[in-house]
Amino acid sequence: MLTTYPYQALTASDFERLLARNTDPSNAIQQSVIAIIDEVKANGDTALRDYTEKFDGVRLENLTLTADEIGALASSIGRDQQRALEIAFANIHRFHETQLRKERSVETMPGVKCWREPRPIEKVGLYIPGGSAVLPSTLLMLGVPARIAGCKEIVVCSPPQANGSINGYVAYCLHLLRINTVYLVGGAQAVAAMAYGTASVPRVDKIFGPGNQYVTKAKSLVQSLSHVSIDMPAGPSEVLIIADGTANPQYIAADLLAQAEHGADSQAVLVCTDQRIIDEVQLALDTQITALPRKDVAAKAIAKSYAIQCNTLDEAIAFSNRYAPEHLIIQTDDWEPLLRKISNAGSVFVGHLTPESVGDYASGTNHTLPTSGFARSYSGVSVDSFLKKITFQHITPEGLRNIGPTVEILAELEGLQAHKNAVSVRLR
Ligand SMILES: NC(=O)c1ccc[n+]([C@@H]2O[C@H](COP(=O)([O-])OP(=O)(O)OC[C@H]3O[C@@H](n4cnc5c(N)ncnc54)[C@H](O)[C@@H]3O)[C@@H](O)[C@H]2O)c1
Ligand SMILES: N[C@H](CO)Cc1c[nH]c[nH+]1
Ligand SMILES: [Zn+2]
Repeated sequence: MLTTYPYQALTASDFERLLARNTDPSNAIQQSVIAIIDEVKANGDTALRDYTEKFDGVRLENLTLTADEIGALASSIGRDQQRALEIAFANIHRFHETQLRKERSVETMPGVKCWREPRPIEKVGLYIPGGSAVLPSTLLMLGVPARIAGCKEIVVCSPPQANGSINGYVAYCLHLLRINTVYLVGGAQAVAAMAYGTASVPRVDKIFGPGNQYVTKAKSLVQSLSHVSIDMPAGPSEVLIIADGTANPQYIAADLLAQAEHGADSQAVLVCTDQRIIDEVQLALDTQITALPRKDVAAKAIAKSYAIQCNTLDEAIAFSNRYAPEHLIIQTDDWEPLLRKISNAGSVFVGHLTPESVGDYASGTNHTLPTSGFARSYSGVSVDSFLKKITFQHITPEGLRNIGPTVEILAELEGLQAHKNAVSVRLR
């Protein structure tokens, strides 16, 4: 059951409470993640084996799978599943390859030429969640743009299943991506291993991928403690649905539950201008949830979720922009005029026939997206996430005559004589 709040009656403290998610107020998650990072730094593979036994319930001697083992697992899956993964791979590839655009060089003054060239990040680490559900789709979402960018070394970490291996679907995605090793490590320990390196797991330059609160906290900590960078905070899934009287309550309930089933810490928010629709969504949720294998998880997430009743769609957009959802779904007949008003969202799904699950798997857009309000400042994963853009410049004699005197004055006003001299010696 979603608690309903009238938008007009929301106070500043209501906003603060409703906009917050996964805050770790007692710092319990941070404390345990710091301990895990320290342990992995100190004891490497031994710590990885111990944590894998503790959290994933399996004692591993070898933390990797060989190319032959991956190949055997990949060929064990059904043809329909292979084809579905191939279609997802192709669509993600098609959408992402358009992001590799060459920029033009600019002559900012005659003889002063500037340009930018992309270079792949050499060593990247991809975290593929596998705690409550194994997500082969995430491997495609990270591996495809990494391949398009041209990253030389792609390290994949994912928690092992109870049998000490990965599932065949993840193996098939590794095969599609031409990646022939996987490290059987999950959680904060996997993030620490990729940040610092162990005997088995190579250290990388940038860590990508979603995960639970432990994984997300570990990513932000290693970013500040080591030389590794991260894609973004991509934590527990969330969705915000904007709807009016034209929406179908069954579709709304299905979309709310699709994100709720990810985990008890997911959030699913409905912002609607029509109280009748909210009431019908509540009934649809009650019916649909009973048929879900993961109904217990979904029920916990729904219990922490809510509905906002607005008078206008402008109010709904205003709330959504403050919430900055990972996923925004707009279920209204007349959605087009609303698009330009959206300022904060990870990925947007418009119209009645656009479930968020299409973006999770196969439409082509990336499903690794900022959560917990970070859509205010971060974009989802793209080919750009795997590239650095290096700037270049070249000055001709004419260019030096044009720009030199300006630089001399600016260097002088900052009191940096050597900067000025570097120009002056060339102008003499
Ligand atoms: N934002 C996005 O783009 C996006 C995309 C896909 C999935 N997700 C989210 O990713 C998350 C996946 O979570 P998950 O748990 O299923 O898998 P996960 O792989 O992120 O986490 C599993 C690991 O968590 C660690 N762990 C579990 N309990 C722990 C504890 N008490 N202390 C320390 N470590 C512990 C274990 O090492 C375990 O291997 C979900 O919340 C899902 O919503 C987000
Ligand atoms: N909804 C998740 C992103 O928050 C992505 C995902 C993977 N599989 C299913 N869904
Ligand atoms: Zn999902």
